[in-house]
Amino acid sequence: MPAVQHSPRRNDFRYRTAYVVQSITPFLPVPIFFLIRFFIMVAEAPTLCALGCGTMGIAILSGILDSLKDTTSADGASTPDGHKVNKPARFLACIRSDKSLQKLEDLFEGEVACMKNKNVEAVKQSDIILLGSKPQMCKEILTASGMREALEGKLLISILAGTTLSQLRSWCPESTHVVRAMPNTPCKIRQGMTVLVCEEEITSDERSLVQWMFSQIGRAMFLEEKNIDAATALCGSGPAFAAVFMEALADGGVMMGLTRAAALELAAQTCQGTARMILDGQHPALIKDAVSTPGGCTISGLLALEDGKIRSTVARTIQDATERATALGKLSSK
Ligand SMILES: NC(=O)C1=CN([C@@H]2O[C@H](COP(=O)(O)OP(=O)(O)OC[C@H]3O[C@@H](n4cnc5c(N)ncnc54)[C@H](OP(=O)(O)O)[C@@H]3O)[C@@H](O)[C@H]2O)C=CC1
Ligand SMILES: O=C(O)[C@@H]1CCC=N1
Repeated sequence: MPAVQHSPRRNDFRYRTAYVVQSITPFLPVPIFFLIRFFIMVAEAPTLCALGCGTMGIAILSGILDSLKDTTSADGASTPDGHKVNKPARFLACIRSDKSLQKLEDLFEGEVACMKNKNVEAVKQSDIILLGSKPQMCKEILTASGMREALEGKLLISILAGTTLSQLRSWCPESTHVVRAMPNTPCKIRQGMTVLVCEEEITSDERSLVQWMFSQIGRAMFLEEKNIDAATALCGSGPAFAAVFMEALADGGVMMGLTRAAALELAAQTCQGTARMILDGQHPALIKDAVSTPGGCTISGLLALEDGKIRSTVARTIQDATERATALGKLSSK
């Protein structure tokens, strides 16, 4: 069955043909039976459209395409808790400039159909819409002529900072189901972190599908909408904050005579290793204590960090970015 089970696209030619063929397959020779099963699988697989495909659209599509080619993953068609999903098999990307069109065509080499200024046409052809424009553009995109009809019965996944479910709902027909996702750029290398917020109307198939999509390209966590601006600051913006920290570590190494390349590798791998220990369940304070030999160099360095108010600076960074994420939602209604 298609992932978006209530989709009116089930009345499309593709679906009607698949239904007729499915009815006659039990009476056919075995090889033809399997050929037809394959045809049905392809016909029923949903189409995913990145409506606004810049930095994040590219990161998500690249990660998903890589995951579909990954033969090492245990079961590529299930969520981590074992729900089967109907994986997308066709991909579209919408942009509005020639420069971006050229960039996407060079990058995806035919794996994604790239469409310039054809948003309505692309949405009509799709089942899952990944909205990836700037928040300020989304009202214009969703309320464009013909878009309401094109969105009927589709699943809309918005990655926009600040733009709320109720704003998105007000620009979509009732039959469109809406999810907010807050991913980050490491999705491109399948090491992302995505927070998901679903409308109450979401079906369990749709929930499984979004969980599958973002689990293919990193970790996915469901939260309530009241938490998404903080998640935007922490995981959406987080790669920028982490990169600045690692760059500063490397600057220190360079100051003390390391080459830039060596210093950056030491900084990044040290942060990656520490992050993995924390994800494995170790408390950061215990990791810090274990490294700090009494009278040693670590505690000496830690005191210098505390002199620079590292903790309140970092925590206030998240507070500041969260407040800005909330403000971005107000811009999207203008
Ligand atoms: N960057 C990040 O790390 C993260 C960003 N986000 C959110 O993701 C969204 C996108 O961010 P990001 O990828 O950085 O932004 P980009 O500017 O890189 O991408 C936006 C894309 O939208 C396209 N676009 C703009 N207007 C239209 C239109 N009318 N029709 C079709 N396409 C259009 C642009 O096309 P063109 O280039 O042709 O103008 C561009 O490809 C934002 O809402 C942001 O809040 C969320 C998490 C992380
Ligand atoms: O800076 C921004 O607004 C977007 C949202 C999270 C990351 N980038």
